[in-house]
Amino acid sequence: MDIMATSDSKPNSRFYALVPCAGTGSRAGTPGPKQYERIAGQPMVWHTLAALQAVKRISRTLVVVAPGDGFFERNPTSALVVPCGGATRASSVSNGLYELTRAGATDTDWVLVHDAARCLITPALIDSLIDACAGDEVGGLLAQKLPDTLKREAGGRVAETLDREDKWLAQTPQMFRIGLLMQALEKAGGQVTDEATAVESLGLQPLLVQGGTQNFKVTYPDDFALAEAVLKARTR
Ligand SMILES: Nc1ccn([C@@H]2O[C@H](COP(=O)(O)OP(=O)(O)OP(=O)(O)O)[C@@H](O)[C@H]2O)c(=O)n1
Ligand SMILES: C[C@](O)(CO)[C@H](O)COP(=O)(O)O
Repeated sequence: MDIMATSDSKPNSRFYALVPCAGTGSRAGTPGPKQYERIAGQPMVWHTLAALQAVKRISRTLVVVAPGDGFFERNPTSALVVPCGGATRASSVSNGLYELTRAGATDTDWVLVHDAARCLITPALIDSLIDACAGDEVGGLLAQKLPDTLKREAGGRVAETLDREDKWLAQTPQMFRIGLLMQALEKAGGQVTDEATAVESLGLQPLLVQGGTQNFKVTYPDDFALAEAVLKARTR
C-alpha cells in the first residue's frame, strides 16, 4: 500500500476518539452490558469518556452502541453516540469509522480506538500515545510487557515455557490514520480482536508504546472490585 499517502505530512490532522461500547460482556457475569455497571459511583463507560474528554487534542469522541441501546438517551453525553454496533468488536469499529467520516473526519485524521471496558485509562497515558505516534508513519498502540513466565498448554499440562522477552499484551487506545484503519479492517475481516492486527494484515508494523498495568480491560467478575479500588484510590 502507499503508506506515504497517510504519513505525517499533514500537520493539521485532527485527533478523534472512537469507543466501541456495543458488547454484551458475556464473561463479566453482569445482568446487563458490563460497560454500564456502576464502578466507584459512576457507570463504567463514564470513567472511560471522562479520560478521553480531558485530552484537549481530541476534537471529538464517537461512541458506538448496540442498536436499541437506550443508555445515552437516559444519560446524555457531549460525545457523539451512534447505534451502529456490529456482531464483533471489529465490525463495531468499522461502522464507527464510517460514521466519523460522515461527521466530517478525513482519511488523514487520526483515530484513537479505545475500549469502553478499559475504564482505568488516564489522560496522561492517552497523551503519551499521541506524542509517540503522531510523528509515526504507521501509528501504534499502548501495550504492556508480560510480567509473568509464559507457558504453552497442552491437555491441561505445561507443554513448554515460551520466551517472553519479545511478547507484549495489547491494550487500547490504538491510534491509526482513519483511512488506513478502514482499509485495514476491510482487508482483515470482522474477526480480528484489535486494530493493530488489522493494520498488520497490510504488512505494516504498529509502534508499541508503554501502557500501564492499571489500564486493564474489565472482563471477568473479579475485575470490577479491582477497578473500583483503583479509581477510589485515585480520588483520595
Ligand atoms: N460486538 C462488539 C463487541 C465488543 N465491543 C466492545 O469492545 C470492547 C472490548 O471487548 P470485550 O471486553 O471483549 O467486551 P465484550 O465483547 O462486551 O465482552 P465478552 O467478550 O466477555 O462478551 C468493549 O468495550 C465492548 O463493549 C463492541 O463494541 N462490539
Ligand atoms: C482490543 C483489546 O482490548 C486488546 O487487548 C482486546 O483484544 C479486545 O478484547 P477481546 O476480548 O479480544 O474482544
